[in-house]
Amino acid sequence: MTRTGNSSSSAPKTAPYDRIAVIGSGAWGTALANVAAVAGRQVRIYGRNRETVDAINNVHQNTTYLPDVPLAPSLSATTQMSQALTGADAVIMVVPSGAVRKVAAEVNNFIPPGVPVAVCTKGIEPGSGLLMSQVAHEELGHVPVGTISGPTFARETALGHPTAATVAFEFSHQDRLDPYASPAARMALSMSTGSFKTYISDDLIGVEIGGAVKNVIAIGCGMMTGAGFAENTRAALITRGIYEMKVLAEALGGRRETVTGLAGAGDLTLTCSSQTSRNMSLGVQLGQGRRRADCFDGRAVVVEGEANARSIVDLARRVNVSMPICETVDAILHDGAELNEAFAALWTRPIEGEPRTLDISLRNPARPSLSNLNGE
Ligand SMILES: NC(=O)C1=CN([C@@H]2O[C@H](COP(=O)(O)OP(=O)(O)OC[C@H]3O[C@@H](n4cnc5c(N)ncnc54)[C@H](OP(=O)(O)O)[C@@H]3O)[C@@H](O)[C@H]2O)C=CC1
Ligand SMILES: O=C(CO)COP(=O)(O)O
Repeated sequence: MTRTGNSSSSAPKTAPYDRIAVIGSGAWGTALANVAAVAGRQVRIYGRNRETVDAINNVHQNTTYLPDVPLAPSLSATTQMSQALTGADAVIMVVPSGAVRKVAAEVNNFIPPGVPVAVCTKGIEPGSGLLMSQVAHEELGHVPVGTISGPTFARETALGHPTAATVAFEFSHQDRLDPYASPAARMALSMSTGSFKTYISDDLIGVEIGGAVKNVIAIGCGMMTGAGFAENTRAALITRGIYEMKVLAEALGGRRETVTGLAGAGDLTLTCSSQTSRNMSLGVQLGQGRRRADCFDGRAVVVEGEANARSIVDLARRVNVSMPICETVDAILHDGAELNEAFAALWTRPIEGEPRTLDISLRNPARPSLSNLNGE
């Protein structure tokens, strides 16, 4: 697609969605709702927490998840899902991955036919190995399901810091004939503001794999940072993490190049660079030797990469793909592997070609030990 649409009478037309329902009143749901409201949409948030909903309506703030961030006064919220969905012409769903199936089934009771749903949760369902859009699709039937994903901390987005994200939906035959009228194009236009820059993708698998895998790699980066390793190590994990995203995306029918975009390399870079990320932060705390129960001072915090380390490793095995960083993080989180030993084993894996077209594998003669790298 090279033309941008709408600038002259002969240009292709893309109509934004006017009324958007946002399901989920957490940090990211509220930030996306605010973007849509700033873009001029009528937006209603559904949240199950009365206090949060009242604060959005009465003081234009989400005091629970985004304190001190002023929200668009036009934004309204309700504790009734049916109210949020009535009359909506697009839906944005943002709940943690463990709740997507249940919430999508509830949404299915009220959603008008054919209304597109962007599921902005990052993860893979345990057991089924399904992407979040696929889980939602199973519950919602024949509505277009996609996502909005990228390097997007909720607070920065809601404050209006320049942010970019990819809107991805699979393209139907009709969408290919007229991409300007596709749900991806309409959603991208609906969410565009002077500070929120959108891109359009038809590779939903590639985009969602980027978002899910980056959380696991970020936990790994955090672990190594917390354990005292330095910048070289982090850069290596980021780069090889992108490789792991690529092979999994491709094995599932996605495209390798999608992973080098905002929702893959972009989000991975953000998440592995800052302890604003809950995934990175969990890794740092564990790397410093904190017990899991004491992390985040014992508060329940959404850390998608934690459960997803296991579901991603399971999925990778099912499609015969090797993801050594994710496997290492999973072994530390869920199998009691000792952190330094597990990373030492990762670092002394066989020597391989970096372009994978160079089909070579040499036994690494080094003994697994990272103590000299750890300044000890
Ligand atoms: N925060 C961020 O910067 C970004 C987050 N994301 C993704 O968005 C998803 C949500 O994260 P985020 O918004 O940050 O999480 P938060 O912890 O901020 O909010 C989670 C929200 O989900 C609600 N919720 C949980 N379970 C249910 C349920 N069964 N029914 C209805 N609502 C439910 C919670 O309600 P309650 O308050 O009542 O518990 C809460 O409002 C994750 O997959 C995350 O990876 C993606 C990009 C950026
Ligand atoms: O996905 C995110 C930014 O794009 C948020 O990352 P965390 O869930 O690790 O906080």
